Amino acid sequence: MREITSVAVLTSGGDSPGMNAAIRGVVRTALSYGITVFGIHRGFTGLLQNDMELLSSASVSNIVQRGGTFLKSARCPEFHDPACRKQAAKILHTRNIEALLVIGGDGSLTGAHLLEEETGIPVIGLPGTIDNDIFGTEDTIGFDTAMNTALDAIDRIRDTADSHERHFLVEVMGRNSGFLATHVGIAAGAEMILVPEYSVNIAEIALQLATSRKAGTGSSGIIVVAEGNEPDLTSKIAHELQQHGLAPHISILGHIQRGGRPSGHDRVLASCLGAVAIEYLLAGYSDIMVGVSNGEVVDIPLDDLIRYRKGLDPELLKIALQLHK
Ligand SMILES: Nc1ncnc2c1ncn2[C@@H]1O[C@H](COP(=O)(O)OP(=O)(O)OP(=O)(O)O)[C@@H](O)[C@H]1O
Ligand SMILES: O=P(O)(O)OC[C@H]1O[C@](O)(CO)[C@@H](O)[C@@H]1O
Ligand SMILES: [Mg+2]
Repeated sequence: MREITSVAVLTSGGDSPGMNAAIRGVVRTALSYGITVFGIHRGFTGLLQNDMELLSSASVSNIVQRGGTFLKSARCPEFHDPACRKQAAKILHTRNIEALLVIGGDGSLTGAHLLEEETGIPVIGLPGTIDNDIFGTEDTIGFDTAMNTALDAIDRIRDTADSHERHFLVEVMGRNSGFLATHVGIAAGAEMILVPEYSVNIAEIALQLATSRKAGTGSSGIIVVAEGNEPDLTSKIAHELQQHGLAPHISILGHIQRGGRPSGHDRVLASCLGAVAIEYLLAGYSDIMVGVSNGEVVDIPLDDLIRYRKGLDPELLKIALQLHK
């Protein structure tokens, strides 16, 4: 068993529901082994500013049910610079912090890996993102909640779309990945799902929608669109559909998908991964992420996570499109 007396934890990248439960899992497990825990504010930004607090068991009371992250989160462009990562390691050494736990998305875990690789500070990652786009884990903290938040909104949109016989383009989050859009689309019974991983022919989509409208089988419909990387993508799609005689309304769900009380699923996932992260650290592991594969907790080398991209299952999209017919 590895001897560790002091660790730090931070949340980074976009916040996700369940991050608080993960911090709680880390803190309470570490304290049970007599390990001191520092909570770093605002992700890598706070680390570079030496901005942290000592956490007690009481510090994480009454947070398991809260969305967001009480440690705050940030995107920190400076952390791309190796000199800044060296500075971060110096700050951790000065405080006698022997390991760092990073809760965040693929970007945050890339930063964590580079920190260990370049400075030798042991790091353990926890997958915290609503995007569910991290290689090696089938689930991420916050994905389930975000999916259900989006679904709640789409079910409401469906009622009014149906009453007024309208088509709606509903934009969900996912700049580079369509996991959220695909799952939300299936669960909402969407007529179409558009994701960044696959390009589509808008003329074909318009024809399909117009044909089913004429046939009396689709006077209204929901098209789920992942936001993608292109500015105003959904407006552009709406404009193209207009050229083909449709008049879709747009609803952009935006940041409501990132907030709110974590679902029971996300609370359990986050609590378990928080606890397991400390267990793995004490067992001598580092430069890994704790994740889930086939329903079991697994460790994934951070190197693999950076090297490989998690692919969207084309079968899932196929099923989605078959089911709405
Ligand atoms: N290649 C990298 N090298 C060093 N640090 C990185 C790298 N990529 C990301 N980071 C650090 O992680 C932070 C968060 O990354 P990013 O904005 O990609 O979000 P994320 O962790 O993937 O979460 P999400 O996608 O859910 O918002 C960045 O602002 C930066 O500080
Ligand atoms: O709130 P920000 O920084 O604009 O980030 C938005 C991005 O973050 C995510 O919500 C993931 O955290 C993506 O789905 C989205 O593209
Ligand atoms: Mg990311």
